[in-house]
Amino acid sequence: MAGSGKFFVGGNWKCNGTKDSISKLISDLNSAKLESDVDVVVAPPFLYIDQVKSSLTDRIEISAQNCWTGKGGAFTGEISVEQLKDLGCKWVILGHSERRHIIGENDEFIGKKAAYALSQNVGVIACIGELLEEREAGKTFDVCFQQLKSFADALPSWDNVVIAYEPVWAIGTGKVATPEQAQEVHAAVRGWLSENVSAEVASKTRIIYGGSANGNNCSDLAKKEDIDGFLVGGASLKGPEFASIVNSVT
Ligand SMILES: O=C(COP(=O)(O)O)NO
Repeated sequence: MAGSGKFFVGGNWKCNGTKDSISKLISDLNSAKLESDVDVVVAPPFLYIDQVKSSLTDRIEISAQNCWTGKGGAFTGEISVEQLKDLGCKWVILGHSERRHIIGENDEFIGKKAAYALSQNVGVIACIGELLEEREAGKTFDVCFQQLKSFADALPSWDNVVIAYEPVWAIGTGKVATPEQAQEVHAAVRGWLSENVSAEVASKTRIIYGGSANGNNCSDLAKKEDIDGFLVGGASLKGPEFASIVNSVT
């Protein structure tokens, strides 16, 4: 289980890729030189996890982009944590804003998934973040703290949990948060953990940034004290750029 590195960078491929494009991406990732103190994870679409796992370097772990809330069975269309483990997944992204605001998942449903994944020793990349109108209304902390609380209420432990702060208004828009904007929320998240969970959890939990992170802006973001890595969307589909983001965090 990844979790020993001080930093964490994930590549969220979302609903992108074909067998051929993924084969090229894997080849680029396999030839990349990656800093040792960074835990690196990629999250392919479900259909390509086996292809990726069977040909990607062991230096990079595999995450799912979603999972069912419990054991498998009569749940048409769902994919269980056990099945993801069977394919070598060590992580799962949960609470992503696209599943909250497009698919309609709520805090309780996301929390159930997170609790079950952790109970099966699969790490959770727990996503939080506000909408533009929530930020403009001064509600960024309220929204993020509520999402954090719903994870905290559900989780059996904070071991193997990475928090991804992804302001929704920055995802896929090219409008990356400034380092100061991101640091402000990351510090508030760490403060919330310290006050509501424990000082130890606040200190050891990696808090990573997502939302139009790329090879040009990652270094300035990574310099901030409470930014421990990235959850990268579009730029993770380009192997060399994703590698440069990984190497920017140390
Ligand atoms: O959703 C994201 C970020 O996507 P982009 O980097 O494309 O903004 N990460 O999970």
